Amino acid sequence: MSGTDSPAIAARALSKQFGGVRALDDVSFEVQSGAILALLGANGAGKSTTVHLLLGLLTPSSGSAAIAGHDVQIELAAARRAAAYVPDRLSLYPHLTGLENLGYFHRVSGQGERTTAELAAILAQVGLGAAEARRRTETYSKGMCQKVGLAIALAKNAKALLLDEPLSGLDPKAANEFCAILRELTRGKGIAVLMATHDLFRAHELADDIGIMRGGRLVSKLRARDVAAGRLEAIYLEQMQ
Ligand SMILES: Nc1ncnc2c1ncn2[C@@H]1O[C@H](COP(=O)(O)OP(=O)(O)OP(=O)(O)O)[C@@H](O)[C@H]1O
Repeated sequence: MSGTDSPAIAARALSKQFGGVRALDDVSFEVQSGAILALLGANGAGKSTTVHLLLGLLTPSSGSAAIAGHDVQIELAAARRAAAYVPDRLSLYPHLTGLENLGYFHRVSGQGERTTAELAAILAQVGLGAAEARRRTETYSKGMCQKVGLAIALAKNAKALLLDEPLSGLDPKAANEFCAILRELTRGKGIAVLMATHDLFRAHELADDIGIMRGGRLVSKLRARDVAAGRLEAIYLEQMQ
């Protein structure tokens, strides 16, 4: 199934068993185009497993995952074309420039040709100007590498962006800048975002919806705007009891 009314990201009764470990247990959610869902939870709660199932890197034990209406098990290539992934630490080629890395990753994504000028314009959109784009990425900060990850998503016209701890290790200014770009990608370009994070403050500030996971289950779903500033931590800690 695919269609314009399908959610950009969907998990339906998704479960994953690793031997005796129930890493994910009957998790369901949807993220519509232009929306951001932040997944919170302690270490081992199942956030990365959720992301990996949505990317088709793992096979569900039961349930299904879909990107832009494409079931990840049935239409893996189409689902992957519509998705982009920014992990905690993006592996770029250190001896290549930001522009060359973007060119390389765009080519291997198989999503059509882009001129150097187009790629440079995409890097500028994520805050990497002409001089930075022409520097080798071995000289980049972590925040700059993460921006290249967003540029890769933009270049391929991703419908869904999956991020696993993208803010870890970023200083507050870099995290703030990264979140501002993410907001622009969602509101301005209609990309749906699923972000696994431990950063409650940014989750509340950035996301439309917040999911709290514990022991592989999605134990709470909240509308960020319904949660008063400063209350999220208390709600989170209650769920961890
Ligand atoms: N490949 C695997 N083999 C066996 N167990 C796994 C595997 N991957 C994850 N697990 C287990 O599944 C559970 C969920 O792990 P997951 O990495 O999804 O949690 P997480 O919420 O992303 O944690 P963190 O915040 O530390 O990244 C944990 O108990 C973990 O040990």
